[in-house]
Amino acid sequence: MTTTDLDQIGGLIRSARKHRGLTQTQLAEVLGTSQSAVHRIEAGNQNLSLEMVNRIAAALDAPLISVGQAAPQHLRVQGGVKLNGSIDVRSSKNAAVALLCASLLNRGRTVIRGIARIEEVNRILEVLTSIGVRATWLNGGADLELSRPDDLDLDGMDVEAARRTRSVIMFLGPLLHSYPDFALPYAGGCDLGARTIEPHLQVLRRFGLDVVPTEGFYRCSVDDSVEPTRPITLTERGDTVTENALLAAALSPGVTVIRNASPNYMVQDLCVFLTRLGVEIDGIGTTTLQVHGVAEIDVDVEFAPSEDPIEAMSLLTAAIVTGSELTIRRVPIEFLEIELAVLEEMGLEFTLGTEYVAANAHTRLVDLTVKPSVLHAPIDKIHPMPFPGLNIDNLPFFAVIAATAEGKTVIHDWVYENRAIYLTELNRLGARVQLLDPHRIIVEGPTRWRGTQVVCPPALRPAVCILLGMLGARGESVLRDVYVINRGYEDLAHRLNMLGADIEVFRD
Ligand SMILES: CC(=O)N[C@H]1[C@@H](OP(=O)(O)OP(=O)(O)OC[C@H]2O[C@@H](n3ccc(=O)[nH]c3=O)[C@H](O)[C@@H]2O)O[C@H](CO)[C@@H](O)[C@@H]1O
Ligand SMILES: C=C(OP(=O)(O)O)C(=O)O
Repeated sequence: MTTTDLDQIGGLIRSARKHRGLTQTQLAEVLGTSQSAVHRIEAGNQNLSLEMVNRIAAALDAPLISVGQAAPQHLRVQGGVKLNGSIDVRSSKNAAVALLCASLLNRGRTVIRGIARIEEVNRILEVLTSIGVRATWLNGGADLELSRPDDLDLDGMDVEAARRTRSVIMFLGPLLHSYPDFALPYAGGCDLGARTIEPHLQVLRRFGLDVVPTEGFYRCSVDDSVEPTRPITLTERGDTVTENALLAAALSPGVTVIRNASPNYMVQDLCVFLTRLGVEIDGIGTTTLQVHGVAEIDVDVEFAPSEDPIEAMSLLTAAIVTGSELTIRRVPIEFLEIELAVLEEMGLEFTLGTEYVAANAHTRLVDLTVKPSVLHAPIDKIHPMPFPGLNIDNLPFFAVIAATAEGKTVIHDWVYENRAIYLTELNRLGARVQLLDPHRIIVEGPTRWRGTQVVCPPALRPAVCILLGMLGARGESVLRDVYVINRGYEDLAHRLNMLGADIEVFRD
């Protein structure tokens, strides 16, 4: 094993041990070794046999490495159990993927502190390392160091990994400054129906990028004499399209004005990161961004992306569906205000602590305590809007919440073609969700949740909603093939178990 492998495995062992709530000494006892040996293993300073890795994996009940394709992971939930205590919100998937792509702009060393350890990050990392980026886990796997070579090996790209994530389209912005011709595989990700990349191409055309879709690949060519000469107005206020525009503008000397920009959380994180790279940006958090591009970025930078509002919403829903009092710490409140206002109207009782600042020195955080409450359906339909509106990724959780509330709630997802449809799977757990059309559901509550077996739908948030329904259902449920959940949540089952849930992770 290489030093990097040892370092990575050490990091995985450390985080799995912490998630089990074990000290190094306790783990050492189970393994029949010393605390100092566990310390060396976690620091990546100890050679490990496969036999030892397997023993540690068994002791921690965590698959640490897998050879070949790992068998699908499933969850067995004993539901109807109240949760209690407090839990920290982890950093977001969506900022993580933007920052990973943004690291390509930097010739210096990029350290991303506290990056979410999720499958989506793993896929982008596989793509980055396949093209020559050096990635090293630091501090027991908590932080990630990236450094790119001068020349990327684009032909060596791990196409299979690239196709499993949509975020790879954010390579376009960084790459167009270095390569006159390149190819990128078609973007994948959750199956939420057709998701256009046309707005990305409209923006990047202004930087000289021409894209021809061919069999499975976007063939890209760049005319480097083309720079935006007037403000760029996005036709959609999308998150990743705004990020692609920022990534292209960062290395485009002069001022690029982006109008109808998304001011959403991941975009704000990316903006703050770019300013740390020396790219001045006016208007962060607004819909007009002015980017003062630079000719070259060569900075050793450290950055900690902020906490995930969607994870905060998921945990809040876990408290509601189990009727529990739960404190959710480190909630990025700017991105949950409308959700909380709607929930307050539905009768949710909660308290908010004093605000403090996230490690990115920008995002406002609070600790939120959710109290057991009797909820009723809201009078008006619930629908998402680009930020500052109710977040589209938080909308599915309202189906679970509406199912616990008295009365009928209309939920209107105008954004995605398929996502509302998957929410009808909640009916298998006893909910009454009726599909009015592909974009609208009506949910009638309250629900007597009952345990059952469900295969995860191919969409992250609906899959988590089903898991949350299972937490509320008395008896045993099984959720099969949870890759899609692991795509966006770090060790969710074990973290819920720390709050008193009873979820077993297993493979066939
Ligand atoms: C990695 C990442 O950050 N992913 C997020 C990002 O994806 P991403 O930015 O890729 O989202 P898309 O560009 O696919 O937009 C989502 C859908 O909304 C539509 N649309 C969007 C904006 C708009 O003003 N009008 C409009 O119609 C798009 O056509 C598309 O159908 O934003 C989505 C919408 O917030 C979130 O669900 C994703 O979690
Ligand atoms: C739709 C989502 O993400 P992605 O853009 O990664 O598919 C999501 O996070 O729910």
